[in-house]
Amino acid sequence: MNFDLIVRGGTLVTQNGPLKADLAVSGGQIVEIAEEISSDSAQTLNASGLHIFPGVLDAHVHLNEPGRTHWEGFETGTRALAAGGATSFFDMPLNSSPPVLDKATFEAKREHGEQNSLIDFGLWGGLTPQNLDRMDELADCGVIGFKAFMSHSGLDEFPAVDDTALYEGLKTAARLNLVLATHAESDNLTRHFTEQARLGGGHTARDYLGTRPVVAELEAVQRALLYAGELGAKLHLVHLSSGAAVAMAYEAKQRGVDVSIETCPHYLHFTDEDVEKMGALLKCAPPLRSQEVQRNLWEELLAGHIDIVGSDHSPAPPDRKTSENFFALWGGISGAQSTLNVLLTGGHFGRGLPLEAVASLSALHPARRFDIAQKGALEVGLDADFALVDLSREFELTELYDRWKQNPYLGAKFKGVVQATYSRGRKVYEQGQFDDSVRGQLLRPTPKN
Ligand SMILES: NC(=O)N[C@H]1NC(=O)NC1=O
Ligand SMILES: [Zn+2]
Repeated sequence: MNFDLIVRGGTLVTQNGPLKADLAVSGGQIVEIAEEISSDSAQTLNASGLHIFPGVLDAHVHLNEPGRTHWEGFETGTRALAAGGATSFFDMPLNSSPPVLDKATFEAKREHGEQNSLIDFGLWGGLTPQNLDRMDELADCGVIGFKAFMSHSGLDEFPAVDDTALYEGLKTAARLNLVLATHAESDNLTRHFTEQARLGGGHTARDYLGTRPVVAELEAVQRALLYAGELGAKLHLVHLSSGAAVAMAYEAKQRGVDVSIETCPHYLHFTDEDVEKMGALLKCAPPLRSQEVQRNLWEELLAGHIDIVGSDHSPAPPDRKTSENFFALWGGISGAQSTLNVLLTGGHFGRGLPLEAVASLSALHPARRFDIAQKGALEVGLDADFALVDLSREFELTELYDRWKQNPYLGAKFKGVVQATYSRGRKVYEQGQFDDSVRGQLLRPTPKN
């Protein structure tokens, strides 16, 4: 048989564990996996000593193009993703301007993605109290699902859903057989604590952390689970920051609620003490937590109760990250490049997380939850999306490819170097170099029912 490429002598990270095998690519797909594949004609890639991971599918990225490309756009954002081993991602409906709330704004962003994205991408549609009647239209466009905020989003043009909009949105999402993702923090509680802090002259990082306690997350998670259970809707809880919230959602899942659970690398890697030391770089919502809460979060992850780790990459220009008043800073962390690093270093090497779990959290689970049938694993018939990783090497992260230099992972020490990334059989990244002639394509969910 004629192949385009044979990856020879590496260790594949499969769902059944590491497998020493060759992998053959033809027409952008994986066409054979076997102990030894021979062909005189194919280009071969010597992967001996390397692990081959399924390309990361980052389900939670804010690239902000069009309209706020100077915050972060497809070109720079997808370079960072590819350098971190990602071969596809889902872009959030904000912080582009305008946000993706109907067909016209979906098509505008899709055009930008097709022109500027190095890797394949899906687009989330936004849900606010004002566009409930656009959900059918967005579903026809091919959105990955809908994203709603239960508390202030940071941008006035993307208002939070109240109880009725959340309920109606979940009802419509269920009819459309699409997932509704929620940023779950109580608007009432976070507003109340923020107002109290303001009246008391609060302006420090510690003051900010106090306005978004774990109970605000728990209250919103509980409400979203209740509605989703009642309506038989598919709920996706993005960026859960506490072990307690994960435990609450996992318990509901055991009872039959159709819920998927995401956390982010920053909740696993940094704590509230780091926020006090590093400041603006680590402002996010929900905020970073205490060591104890983080320990619980890792326990939930190691127990298999978390489905997905997504970066929630959400950068802003330096002027939005500079202020004496911590409350005035943009909330969002630059992490597109570091998901696999955190899972490998903190998870695999630090806590014994099996490599196949790393692959599930970063690739398989997002692909299956959002019905991207051609992605997520190293299997014959799927897209040839993979990252070559040297697990024996430790390094200090100094080269970052996202839009701005303000990145909390700068200088972090990790184990496991992403050497190269292949998207549909094409090399998009290798050791600091990108192939800018490659462009990604739009991914749409293809439900099986
Ligand atoms: N709008 C936006 O990017 N929000 C994200 N940033 C953050 O810290 N939490 C979010 O939900
Ligand atoms: Zn959020």
